[in-house]
Formats: sequence, structure tokens, C-alpha cells
Amino acid sequence: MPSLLALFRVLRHRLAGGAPWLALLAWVLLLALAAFLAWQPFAAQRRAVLAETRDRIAARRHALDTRLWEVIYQVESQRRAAENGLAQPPSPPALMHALKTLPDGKSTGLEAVPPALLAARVGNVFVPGRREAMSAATERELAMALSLFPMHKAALAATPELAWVYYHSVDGWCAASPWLSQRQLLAENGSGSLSGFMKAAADLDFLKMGMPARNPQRRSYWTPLYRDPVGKGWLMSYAAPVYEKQRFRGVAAADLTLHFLSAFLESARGDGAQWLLADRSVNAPGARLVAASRFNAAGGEALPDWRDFARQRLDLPAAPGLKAGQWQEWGDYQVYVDPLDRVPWSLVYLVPARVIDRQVLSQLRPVIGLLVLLLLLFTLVGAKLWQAVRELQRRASTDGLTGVSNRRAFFETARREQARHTRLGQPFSLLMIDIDHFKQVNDLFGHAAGDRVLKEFSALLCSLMRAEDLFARLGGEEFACLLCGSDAEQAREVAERLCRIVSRTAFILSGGQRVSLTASFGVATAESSRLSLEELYQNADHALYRAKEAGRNRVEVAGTPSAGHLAVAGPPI
Ligand SMILES: Nc1nc2c(ncn2[C@@H]2O[C@H](COP(=O)(O)OP(=O)(O)OP(=O)(O)O)[C@@H](O)[C@H]2O)c(=O)[nH]1
Repeated sequence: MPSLLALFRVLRHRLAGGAPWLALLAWVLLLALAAFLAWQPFAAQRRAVLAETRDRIAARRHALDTRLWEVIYQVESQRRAAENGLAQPPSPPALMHALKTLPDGKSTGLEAVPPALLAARVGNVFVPGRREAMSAATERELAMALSLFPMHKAALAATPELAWVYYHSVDGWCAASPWLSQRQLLAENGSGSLSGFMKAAADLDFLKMGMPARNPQRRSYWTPLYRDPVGKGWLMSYAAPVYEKQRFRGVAAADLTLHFLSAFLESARGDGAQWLLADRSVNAPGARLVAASRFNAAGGEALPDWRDFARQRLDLPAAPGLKAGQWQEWGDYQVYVDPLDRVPWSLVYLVPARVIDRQVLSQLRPVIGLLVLLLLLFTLVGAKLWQAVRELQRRASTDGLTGVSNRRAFFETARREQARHTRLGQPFSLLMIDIDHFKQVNDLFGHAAGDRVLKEFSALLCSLMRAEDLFARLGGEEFACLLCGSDAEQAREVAERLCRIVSRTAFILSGGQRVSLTASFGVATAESSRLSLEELYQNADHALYRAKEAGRNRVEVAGTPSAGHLAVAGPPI
């Protein structure tokens, strides 16, 4: 607080000191105003850029939801077709006929059916056990499953991110696309027998979550992530339970690869931003990373916690509690979380704050350019004004003819000296100087010559002053000196020296004539007495009057008896 008061005092003093300080203050205020005005559009533009980015994220999320919706749509269509097929058995497809008439009578794979029937080998069937042992119900169900192959084909063509499309019977067999021979299946899985593989598959979520005990409402569902038993990496299945009236028969399902998701996010990358997909709500403990730009879990390695992944990859501090649907700060990044509609996943977008700022600045470039231009213009005009004001100030304190200080400047300085004297008790003296019989110079040589003498007289006395003293022309042929720190004795000595030098100096006119002059001096000193400046001035003036009265060319000191301090006697001209 005291320092604030001190600052205020300095400012008040400076401002009282003149217009340049006022101009400087105006300039600083304008700069602050410009900064404020620039900040407004910057903040608004930043909001606009963030809103625009949020819309891009929503569009991306929507695109992802649409792809997931396609998966859902494919599976739901197949569930309907499967249930219709079970209710009103279609005439068995040619594939079923071929399967039943295979020469070996044992296998149920489609490897051996005539090539013409498998021209478009969409998928294969994996039915453990001997064909002859197949019940009539299983045969009907298998015929129905084989009739789904054209739909598998359409689904794979429309949704390339699908790893598998299949019908899996609760009786432990399956019809799956795309094509995979039974030998390849067993080799990929590493299991010795088809029945062993099918038993293990039946333990997976895609079938168990459809069972009536766990899913009495017959809802379709997404499974949690799991590793593909046939080596296609991480999968997530969408499955729909298939019923024949009240009897659960199996599931129609499709498996989505995470590889596709990473590729999907990668295609939207740019500007140092990161897209991440978490397999739960973002703040859920243990939420895993499903996909990220520049990340591929297709190999089936363990999926990291998505927050750890983000922290390590982007060198971020511990994650804050994140809210969906709003921008938040996370380290040097801005983060936005958009939950997906079709799966309980969260799409997370992380963008470096500097990228947003760069975008804002690039959009504001014209405004900033204009502002800088205006500031430059104002600075130029301000500088010119400053110069003009300083010149005015100089003129206001300078005598036009002689170039020395004028009456106003003299009294201003004298008042400061008087204040110092009052505060510190330091003495100072005033000398009043009047050229003797100056009228004769005008009368004899003309007014112009008089002017020249006044100039030379001023230049002479100015050159004899100390740097801390002040010489001024009060008007006409009357001058004054302010002797800082000089007591009466010192002032008298100075006055006598000046008086002597003036009387010994020849002033040369433009025509070459030499003019000799004398001057009279009145001295008054502020020492211990508490005189006002006006009283001091009057005392000096009286002393000068006494010097004139006593015959001129002399020094009289106020408060002392007329001593007739004649410097040098001699004619005035
Ligand atoms: N050339 C010139 N003369 C000036 C100027 N200002 C005042 N004067 C003249 O200075 C003269 C002053 O005359 P006075 O007041 O009679 O005094 P003085 O002739 O110096 O006589 P004392 O002061 O009594 O010694 C007048 O003639 C004024 O015209 C000026 O700026 N230029």
C-alpha cells in the first residue's frame, strides 16, 4: 500500500510536470485498451474453434456409431432370417444336398462339395461328429444356417471391419464366414479336434450371454473384448439369440476387429491431436484402450489402461476426473470425451492447447494486423504530438529573442528552490540585473542593434553561470539570476564579478561598432529568514533600485546599508 501511494505521488508529480507525461499515460492506456480489445475476439474465436472441433468430434463419433449400427443391422437381419427359417423351413439349399451326399459319409465340412457349388465360397460349417448321426432337427437347423451364407456374403462386403459372421448353434456346431477350412481352423487354434474347439468356443461370451438363463429377455448384446480363438486378435462380438418358438437354438453373430477401429481413428488424425477409444465410461476403473490413432492391437497383445496409455504417449500428468461432453484441460492438452451411442465406449479426443491457439491466431490474423497497424499509426502520431508538445513547452519557458529562460521558467525554478530552502534550509540568492541607460542604445543605433546587444548580453551572462544556476530575461533590459546554494556574501561576490565583466566587455554591432555597457545589480538572499519568494523578489528589486539611485554600474545587497559596491566606473557607452 505505501508503495502504491508512492507511485501515485510520483505519477501526480509527473503529470503536473507537463503534457508529455499525459501523452505517455494516454499511450499506455491505449495499449491496454488494444490488448483488452484484442483479447475479446481472441477468447470468442477460441470458443468458436473449440465448438467447431467439438462438432468434428461428434461427426466422427456419429460415423463410428453408424458403422456399429451396420454391424447391428446385419446381425439383426440374420436373426430374423434364422427364426423365419426355423419356423417355416425353406427347401434345403443345394449345399445341404451336396453335404448330405458327400462320398465319405463322415465329415460335415464343405471342403469336398463340388467346386461349382462353392464358386463363391463364403463360409464353412464346423459340425463335430459323424454326419449320419445328425438328428432331423439338427439337419433342419443346419439347412437354415447354410441358407444364411448369401447374407454373410452381403454383410462382409458391406462391413469389411467384420472378422467373422456366423450362426452358432447351442448344440455345438457353427456355420461361419469368411471361408476357413477345418484343417486351417484347427491349425490356427492349436486344438486337436473339432469337438474340443467347439466346446471351448461354447464357453465364450458370445454364446453364453445369449442363453435363456442369462438373457431371458432375448436381448441382442455386445460382448466384452476377447481374443479371437482363430488368431485374428482382439474381437468384440455383437450377437442376437435365435429362438424356435420357446426353444433357444443358437446365436447369429458378427465379430468386429479392433484393427479396423484404429485404422478408423488414424484416418482422422492431424495437427498433433490424438483419438482414443476406451472400452467403458472414461472414469471407470480399469477402462481399457480399444483403439487409438497410431496404435494397433490386431496382434492380440494385452490392452493397456487407456489413461496410462495417454499419459505415457503424450507425457501427461495424472488424469483429472473427466466429464463427457465438455472441454477440459489435461496437462498441455485440451480433452473432449464423447460417449458412443451403440456401445458403452467413450471416444476421447486430445489436442495440444497450442494447436487450438495457433488456429485461433491464424483466423484472427487480419484483425491483429489491423490492430498492429493502428497502434503503429497511433505511435507515429503520438511521437509527432510528443515532439510538438515538447517544443511548445520549450518555447513557453524560453525567451524568444535571447533564447535564455523567460520570466515564467525563472519563477518556476525559483519556487522549487524556495521549497528546497524551506525543507532543507539550503540558502539561495536572487540577482536582479538591469542594463544601464539601455534606451540610449536604441536611440543611437536603432532597435535592431538594441536587440543584438540584448542577445550578446544574455549569451555573456549565461556563459558565466554555474550549471546549477539559472539566468533569465524577465523582460525588456531586465534580467535575473538564481544562485542555488549561495549565501549573501557569495551572491554579492558573483554579482560584483558579473558587473565588472559587463562593464569591461565591448558588444559588437552588425555594422562593426563597439558598444560598452554597464549594468546595475540587486541581490537578495534566502538564508535563515522565512521570506516568501515574492518578498525575496521585492527585496532584490529594491536593492536594484538602490543601485540605480546610487549611480548605476554597481551592486546593492538587500538588508545591508548602501555600500556603493561599484564594480568598475566608466561611461555607459
Ligand atoms: N531593442 C530592444 N529594446 C527594448 C526591448 N525591451 C525594452 N527595450 C527598451 O529598453 C529601454 C528601457 O528604458 P528605460 O526603462 O527608460 O531604462 P534605461 O534607459 O535602461 O535606463 P535605466 O534603467 O534607468 O538605467 C526602452 O527604450 C525600451 O524600448 C527589446 O526587446 N529590444
